[in-house]
Amino acid sequence: MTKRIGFLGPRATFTHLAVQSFFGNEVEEVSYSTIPQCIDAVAEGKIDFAVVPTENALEGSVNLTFDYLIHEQPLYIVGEIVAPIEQHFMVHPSRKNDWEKITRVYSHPHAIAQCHKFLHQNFKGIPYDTATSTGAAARHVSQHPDEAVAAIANELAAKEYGLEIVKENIHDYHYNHTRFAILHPSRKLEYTSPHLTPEKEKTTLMITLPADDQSGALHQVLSAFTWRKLNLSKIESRPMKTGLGNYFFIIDIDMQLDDVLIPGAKAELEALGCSVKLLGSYEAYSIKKNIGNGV
Ligand SMILES: O=C(O)C(=O)C[C@]1(C(=O)O)C=C[C@@H](O)C=C1
Repeated sequence: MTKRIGFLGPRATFTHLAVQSFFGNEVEEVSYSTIPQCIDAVAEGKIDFAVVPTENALEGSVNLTFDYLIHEQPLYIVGEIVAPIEQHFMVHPSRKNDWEKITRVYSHPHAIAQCHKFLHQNFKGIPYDTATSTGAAARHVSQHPDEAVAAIANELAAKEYGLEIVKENIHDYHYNHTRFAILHPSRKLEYTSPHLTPEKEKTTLMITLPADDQSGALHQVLSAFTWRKLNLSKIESRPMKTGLGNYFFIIDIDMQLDDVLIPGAKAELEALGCSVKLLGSYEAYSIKKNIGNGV
């Protein structure tokens, strides 16, 4: 049966392009206008997998994704896609000759943040308005030809919504990549990408330190991984939303969940009073060519 894949839409967002690169044409694409709507849909069984952004190399984590997964809708990460990101500045075709006179810029907050230097140098003082995605920003600009507005989005969004790219590659740093998570209520991704081959294996854990704030607790957590030679590729703290100073940690380990080392580290941490939750053990894929200019 054709798989239904939900993503942060509308069409031609970077998330949509990650879906097309990973799943190809043999799936049904279902677009959602927010990350929580997309996550709810897979939790409720309306779609088979949800694909949402989790982290950008220039801007850091997409907090909404982790917060919603941790606090509202527990699901597993069953796969990861890393994609290069190129941001372009686009306007309605009727404004292509006086695009420097635009008075407002729309985009996803991450995309705006990735292009701060460009915006500061070229459009100092004008408002930057956030949209739910780069695709939504491009669609807004195409639907409001009477407004002097521009969008920051990818090349496919310019094609999809009939906009003119007037400045290419406006992201501030050359290395601009975003990580996307494939989410599902059960632990395994029963799907093989027709286009991509896995690059590495990863396990993501959520760790909460003991309530009685012991000195050196984080050091003890890290040493449970170190002496087992478990390589951590990410450690990040997020507020538990239960009080100031209460944080949990999200840790990425560079290997699949095994029978010995990761369960051993988990048992050691639990003996120290930590709580340890598996967020997923999965294969990580990487898209080599720039997405956003057709896949
Ligand atoms: O707005 C989009 O196109 C998205 O897919 C979201 C998103 C993000 O959340 O970071 C994804 C990739 C880019 O970094 C910019 C925006």
